[in-house]
Amino acid sequence: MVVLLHPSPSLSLAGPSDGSWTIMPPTSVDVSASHHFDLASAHEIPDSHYWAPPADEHPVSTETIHTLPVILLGLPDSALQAARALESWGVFLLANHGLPDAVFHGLEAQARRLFTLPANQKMRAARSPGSISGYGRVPISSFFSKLMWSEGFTVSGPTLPHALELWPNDPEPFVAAVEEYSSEMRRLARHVVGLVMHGLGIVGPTEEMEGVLQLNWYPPCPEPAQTIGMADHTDSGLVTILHQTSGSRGLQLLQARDDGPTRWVPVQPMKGALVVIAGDLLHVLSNGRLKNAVHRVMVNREAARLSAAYFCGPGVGVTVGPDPRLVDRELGPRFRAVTWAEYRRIRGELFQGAIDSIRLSAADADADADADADADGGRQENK
Ligand SMILES: C=C1C[C@]23C[C@@]1(O)CC[C@H]2[C@@]12CCC[C@@](C)(C(=O)O1)[C@H]2[C@@H]3C(=O)O
Ligand SMILES: O=C(O)CCC(=O)C(=O)O
Ligand SMILES: [Fe+2]
Repeated sequence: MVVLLHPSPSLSLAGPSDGSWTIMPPTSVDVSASHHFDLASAHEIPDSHYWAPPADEHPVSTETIHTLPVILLGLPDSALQAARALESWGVFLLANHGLPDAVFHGLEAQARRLFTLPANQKMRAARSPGSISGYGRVPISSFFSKLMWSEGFTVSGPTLPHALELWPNDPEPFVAAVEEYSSEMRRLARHVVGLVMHGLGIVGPTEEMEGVLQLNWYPPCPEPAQTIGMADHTDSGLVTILHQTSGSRGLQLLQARDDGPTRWVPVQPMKGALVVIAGDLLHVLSNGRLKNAVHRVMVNREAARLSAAYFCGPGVGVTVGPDPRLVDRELGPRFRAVTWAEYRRIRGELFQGAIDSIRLSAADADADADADADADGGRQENK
């Protein structure tokens, strides 16, 4: 049985009566639109953004030392260490990645330029319903009865059309920064997926991969304990490579432990390091061996948080299922294969329940294992 770090939230039809962290079925809430309420100038938390702590809130670890594994690219044992880190944490810090500071500074400057525009100007690039790219709330917002203390901008495909909506006379600096950053991330993400697969003793990726860039902005908040920047979730793809700008605290990882209660572990920004987060499809590919990390973002009174998340998944039309070399012959595969687009569609309906919906029952797995054994038997007879 696959152990998830976090229970899948059950969908609730109940509306928010007490401001608790209700997870709703997908609603017709238009996630493309930014709320008209201007977070940056707020003096108090409006009811729309008020999140009462859940009754079963986990404690936040107060350990100040870096508890998370740090992987240095280029060492002889980086692959093994990376796979081990994802097995136990679902996250690691990636150092020695070789990307020049200028790539990050260029993106940061343009992201700040975007998020500090007047609301009506940002709304010109609002994500339209059904599309991936554009400005607005994060897509998972539609599952919650309350709004999050953040705004985002997603880039998938060409950047120029959106840049022209934002700055009709000066789109170029934004396009250049986003495209340079995305191309570096595309290369790095492929390298990281290959490294982790190598650490698991398998080869890959052999297929095309696809990436989506998400810029996240969390304005300072007058009452940080009464709201949330981004609610607990897993990412859907293979890996997310996250850059948290310096001083941007707030990211937390849910850690289940044998020797104590489940807790939230702050992921402190480390100079020169990126955060690698294993997503649902890497959990599937590894047949449940690597953790799909549950994480969230808290906000603070003092400073805005800016982050850039590069989501990397299989290319269009490429399916991901458990790698046969990681499947126990007796137990069989734990998940059915899906494309990223199909899986995102399922998540759009079931949110965190999506992973369970592609889990194979013991009977399915038996049938699958029998089919594999037949195929294998055939191969052996041919030897
Ligand atoms: C490719 C994608 C990953 C993402 C959904 C999206 O279509 C574009 C935005 C991504 C994002 C960013 C914030 C958290 C997240 C869970 C969400 O709601 O939108 C991720 C999605 C994901 O990992 O599926
Ligand atoms: O802002 C962050 O650090 C995390 C954002 C995140 O989890 C996401 O974009 O999926
Ligand atoms: Fe995330």
